[in-house]
Amino acid sequence: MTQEELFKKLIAHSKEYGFIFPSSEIYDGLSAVYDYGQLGVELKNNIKRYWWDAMTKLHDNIVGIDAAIFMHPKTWEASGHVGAFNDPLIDNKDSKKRYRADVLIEDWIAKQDEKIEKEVAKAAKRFGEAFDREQFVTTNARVLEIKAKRDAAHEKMTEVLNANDLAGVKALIEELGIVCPISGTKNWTDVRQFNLMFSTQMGSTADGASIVYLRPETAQGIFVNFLNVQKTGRMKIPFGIAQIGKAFRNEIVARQFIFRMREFEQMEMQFFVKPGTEMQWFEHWRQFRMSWHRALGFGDDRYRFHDHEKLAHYANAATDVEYEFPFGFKEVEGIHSRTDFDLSQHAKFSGKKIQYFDTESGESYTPYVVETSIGVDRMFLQVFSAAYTEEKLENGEERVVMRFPAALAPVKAAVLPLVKKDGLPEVARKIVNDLKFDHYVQYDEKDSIGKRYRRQDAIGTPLCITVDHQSLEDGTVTIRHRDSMQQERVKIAELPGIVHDMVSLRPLFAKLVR
Ligand SMILES: Nc1ncnc2c1ncn2[C@@H]1O[C@H](COP(=O)(O)OP(=O)(O)OP(=O)(O)O)[C@@H](O)[C@H]1O
Repeated sequence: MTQEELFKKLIAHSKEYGFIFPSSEIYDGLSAVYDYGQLGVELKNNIKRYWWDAMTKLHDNIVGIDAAIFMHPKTWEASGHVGAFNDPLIDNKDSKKRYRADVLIEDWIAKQDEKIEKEVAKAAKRFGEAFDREQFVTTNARVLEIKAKRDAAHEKMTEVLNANDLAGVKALIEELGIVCPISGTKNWTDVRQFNLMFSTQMGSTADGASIVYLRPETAQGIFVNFLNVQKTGRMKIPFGIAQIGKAFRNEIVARQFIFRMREFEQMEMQFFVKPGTEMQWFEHWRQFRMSWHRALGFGDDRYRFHDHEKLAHYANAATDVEYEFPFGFKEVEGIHSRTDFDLSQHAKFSGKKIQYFDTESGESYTPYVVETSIGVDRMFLQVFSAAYTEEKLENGEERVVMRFPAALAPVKAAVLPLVKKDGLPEVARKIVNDLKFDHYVQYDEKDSIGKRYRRQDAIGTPLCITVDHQSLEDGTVTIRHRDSMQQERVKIAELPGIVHDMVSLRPLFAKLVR
C-alpha cells in the first residue's frame, strides 16, 4: 500500500467510525473546516487532557487560563499580525485558482526529488545487485543537474521570501516554468500579500462598529494577561501560563485533511524567564516536549527536531518537533524563544508598564519568553495515523485496529454479553453501570462476538469484557486485550481496578524528562 493510499484509508476510516466529518457536509462541506464526531471528540479531549495535565498538574509553576477569542484590535497591531501575518498569493488567470506562491515553488522542488528517485529506480533496475545508490546520486550527470537546479531554486526562494520581494517570487515562478496544476498554463497574476486573519464587526453600526479579528493564535491572550496572572497568582519567575483554545487562519491553500485547517485548536504555553536564562529554558522545553511525544510509544525514530536557521526577527532560537506522517516528516509543534518582544510590544502599544519585580535582587525587568505551541488537530492526526494498523490474522481474516495508547482511547472498555438471554445482559449492564462514572464504556449485544471484537478494534477500545454463562456461576468474566488479542479470566470485582490502571496517564508521565 502506498503512503497516499494509506492516507486515503485513514480519512475514510475516521469518517466511517464517527471520528471526523467534513463541516456542514449536507451542503457539500466547507473547505478546510471539519467537525469531530462522537468518538473524535473523546479522543480529542483525551489528547488535551494529556497535554494539560503534563503542563499544569506536573509543574507547580505553570497555571492555565482560558482567554476570549475576541481581543482588542490593538493586540494584533502590537503583535505584528496586522502588518506582517501574510502569505504570498498568486492566481492563475485561466483556471481562476488561487495558490500560495511559496507552496507552488516548494512543490516544484519536491518534484525534482521525485525525478531523482525515478533516475535511481531506473538505474537500480539496470544494475541489479551491483547498484550503489550513494555512488550513483553523487556521480550521475543527470542527477547532479537536477540537484543543482533544485538547490538553486531553493536558495533563490529563501532569498526572495526573506526580502519580501514579491516581484522576485513571481520571476522565480516564471523562470522555473511552473504551470497551474488545473489549467496547465503559465498565465499568472502578480504575487500579492494576503493577510491570514479573519475579521468581523463588533457592535451595531449605530454604535460605531469596529473591526475585530478572530485570533490567529492563542498566545496573545496569555501575554495580555501576564500581569493579572502574575499578581493574583503570586507567581515567581520562572513560571508559565498554559492555554488551550481555538485559533483561526484564512489559509490560502488548505490541504492534507486536518493538517492545515482554517479553524483549529492550539495548546500553547508561554514560559516567562529572567533575561539571559532563556537558552537554558529553551533546551529544557525542547527535551520535555519531545519526551511528551515519545512517551506515547509510537516509535522514537518517527519524531525529529527541525532546528530553524532563519529566525523571525523577535526570536533567538526556534525548533519544530516533526512527525513522520504518511505524507512525510511535518511539523506538529513549535518551540520558540521569543525574547521580550511580545511583552515589550504590548507595553508600548498599551502605554502600561509590563514588568516583573524581582524581590530577591530588587530589580525590575521585562521577562523573556520561551513558548511551546502545538496544534490539537495536528496532534490528533498524528495519533490517528500512528495508531492505524491493518493486520492479517492466523485464520486468514483481516482486522483494522487503532492502536491508541489506552489513556487516549475514546472508549476504554466494551462490555459484551455472549448471548442476549439467560440473564447475561443484566450482568453486563451492571458492569457498565459500575464503570461508567469513571470511564467511557460501551455496551454491545448485537452480532457475533467476533464481529463485536472487530468493531471495538476499529475504534481502538483497549479492553473487551465478555460475560458468559460461567459468569453467572462464579462471578468471573473474560477480558480480551486489543493488541495481543490475548484473553484471560478475571473476577468482576477486579474490573474497576484493572480498567483504572490500564487507562491511567501515570506510566506516560513517568517517561517525561523532568
Ligand atoms: N492551519 C492550521 N491547521 C492546523 N494546525 C495548525 C495550523 N496552523 C498552525 N497549526 C498548529 O499550531 C502550531 C503552532 O503554530 P505556528 O504558528 O508555530 O505554526 P506555523 O509555523 O505557522 O505552521 P505551518 O508552518 O505549518 O503553517 C503548529 O505547530 C501546528 O501544530
